[in-house]
Amino acid sequence: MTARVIDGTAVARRVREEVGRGVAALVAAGGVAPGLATVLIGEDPASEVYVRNKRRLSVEAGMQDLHRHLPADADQATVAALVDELAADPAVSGILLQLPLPRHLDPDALIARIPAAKDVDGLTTANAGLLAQGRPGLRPCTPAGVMALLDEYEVPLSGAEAVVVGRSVLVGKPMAQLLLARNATVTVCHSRTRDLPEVCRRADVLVVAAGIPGLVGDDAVKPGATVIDVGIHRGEDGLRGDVEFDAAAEVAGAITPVPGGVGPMTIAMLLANTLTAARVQQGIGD
Ligand SMILES: Nc1nc(=O)c2c([nH]1)NC[C@@H]1CN(c3ccc(C(=O)N[C@@H](CCC(=O)O)C(=O)O)cc3)C=[N+]21
Repeated sequence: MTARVIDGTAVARRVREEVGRGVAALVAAGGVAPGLATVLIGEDPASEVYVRNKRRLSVEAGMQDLHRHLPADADQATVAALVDELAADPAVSGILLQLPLPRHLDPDALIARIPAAKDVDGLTTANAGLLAQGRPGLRPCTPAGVMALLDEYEVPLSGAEAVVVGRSVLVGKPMAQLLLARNATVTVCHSRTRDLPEVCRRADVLVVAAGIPGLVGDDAVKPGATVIDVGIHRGEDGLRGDVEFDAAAEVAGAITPVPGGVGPMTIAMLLANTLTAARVQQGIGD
């Protein structure tokens, strides 16, 4: 292997430690420890693991764990009432509605009830609009985590060719906007893109968030490129991403592994957003 392996686990730990110091400083300045309300509906095993990790790491950073759980058959009005209760509760700095929701629930209508100031996932229309306009706001955690990794590894962005594979509201679209804000030349690819490997080979920075295991192979990587794999898939032989890691690592200059790449950064940025939200709500520091 020739590529440098980007250590998301280590960077995430440093970010969480910094958040922990920020929490302590907020409390020392007369503020209240940030409260994170993770909301889990039902018993999806993967979601349970993610939520458990978010809760554990928020407590480690000195935050209050204000987790709420509703049964899988909770109806739209019940979940809406819970979101409204958390929205009104001053102890709640951030609300994270774990996705995906059971199929009978409408996620957009529920996300719309989260006040922008408590939207630590950066998913509300207000925060998406602020990002699109290049104004300050809470940013979606996964793309924010990718930007933190690129900065930590000093990957040049200004004038660079960046290709984003995937156009989801959660990752692809905000990812493209964050790269654009840093003056990259951004191309967004998706399922209808003609000759995907050819477009990807233009990239100095290739971010793959398509949700298709092994979609991107070495034929899609320019020699020396930085490859960021946002995919996460549970197979018989463990976790894998959207990128054929072994093959791509022979061509790339730097690459994120799965696990240990973007995933831990998502949680670290959630904690950073929760601290930011608490500071703004309490009017203490920045
Ligand atoms: N409202 C909402 N916000 C989210 O941010 C959100 C969500 N819903 N639903 C599901 C996805 C997925 N997600 C991950 C978080 C951490 C890891 C993570 O820590 N991954 C570890 C491995 C963990 C493991 O072993 O499963 C790693 O890649 O090294 C992965 C994925 C957040 N999501």
